[in-house]
Amino acid sequence: MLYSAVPAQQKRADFRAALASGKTLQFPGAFNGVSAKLIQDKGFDGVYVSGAVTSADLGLPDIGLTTLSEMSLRAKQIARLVDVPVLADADTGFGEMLNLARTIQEFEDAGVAGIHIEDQVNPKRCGHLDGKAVVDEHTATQRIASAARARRDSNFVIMARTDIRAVEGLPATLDRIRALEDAGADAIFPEALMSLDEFEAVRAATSLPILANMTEFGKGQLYTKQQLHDVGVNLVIYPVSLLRAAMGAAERALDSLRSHGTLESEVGNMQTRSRLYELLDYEGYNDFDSSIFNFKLSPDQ
Ligand SMILES: C[C@](O)(C(=O)O)[C@H](CC(=O)O)C(=O)O
Ligand SMILES: [Mg+2]
Repeated sequence: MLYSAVPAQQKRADFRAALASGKTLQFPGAFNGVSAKLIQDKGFDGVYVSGAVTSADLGLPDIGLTTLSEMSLRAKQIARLVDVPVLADADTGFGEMLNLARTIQEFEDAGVAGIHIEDQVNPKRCGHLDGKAVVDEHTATQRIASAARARRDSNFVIMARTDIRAVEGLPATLDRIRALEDAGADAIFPEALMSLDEFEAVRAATSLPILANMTEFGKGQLYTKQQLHDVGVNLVIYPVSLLRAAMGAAERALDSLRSHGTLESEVGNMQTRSRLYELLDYEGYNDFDSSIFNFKLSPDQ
């Protein structure tokens, strides 16, 4: 009922252990609370909270318009619902070094297991758009060092994302990753790599866990979990996938309603009332108040 009973400290310890396990973890991106519960219900290792999705949720493009308050609130709303670890997108850290320190503590208080901070210049943009620019190595490493210094729970994972591949190429990416590791990063998110060979090169350049971003309609190809495992990837995110799937279904349903004047033909594609109630655990609330779930749903509901 209500929220997860697993303390944030435990989820962080679990996340660390999972990253060190040699497994390839899969974290789909939740686009709201109940989708986070669905991800957990389906047995995934964790949940990702995406800046792109949170921006879209507000009807905004992913170009650095969302604020620390908006992102950390969304992260908290999701982290408290699930027992599995949550990784959140902290963009460029929402300001300069002191802001970044505050960002870390806000996300710690939100109960997430870790965040990633990128080396784009402000204002950042989606990593799969053209025209990105990155900060110099000194600024990039300072961001990570400030983040590591600000955390109060040593298990809180500070992942360094670098966007340098699309700007300066692979050799610069490998240099940047080594510098980010030296600055105290716990894990590396090499954004927009162009092939599995490039993941292998990153694997050879660092001993830290690495993340692969399997975002659709991006710069790179979509690889399977096994392919990514074989090149040494530790964690895969599918950041916007569920939002895209849900919005695709929503478009089809709206088109159908426009042409037929009813949603009758779409009902078979919809999540049922009983499945929604199951995910929201209506029944569990009866322990508190037995009048809440005192109705019966028929099998087709
Ligand atoms: C991972 C990402 O930072 C996000 O906000 O989800 C985006 C995803 C996307 O726009 O597809 C990114 O910059 O890759
Ligand atoms: Mg993002």
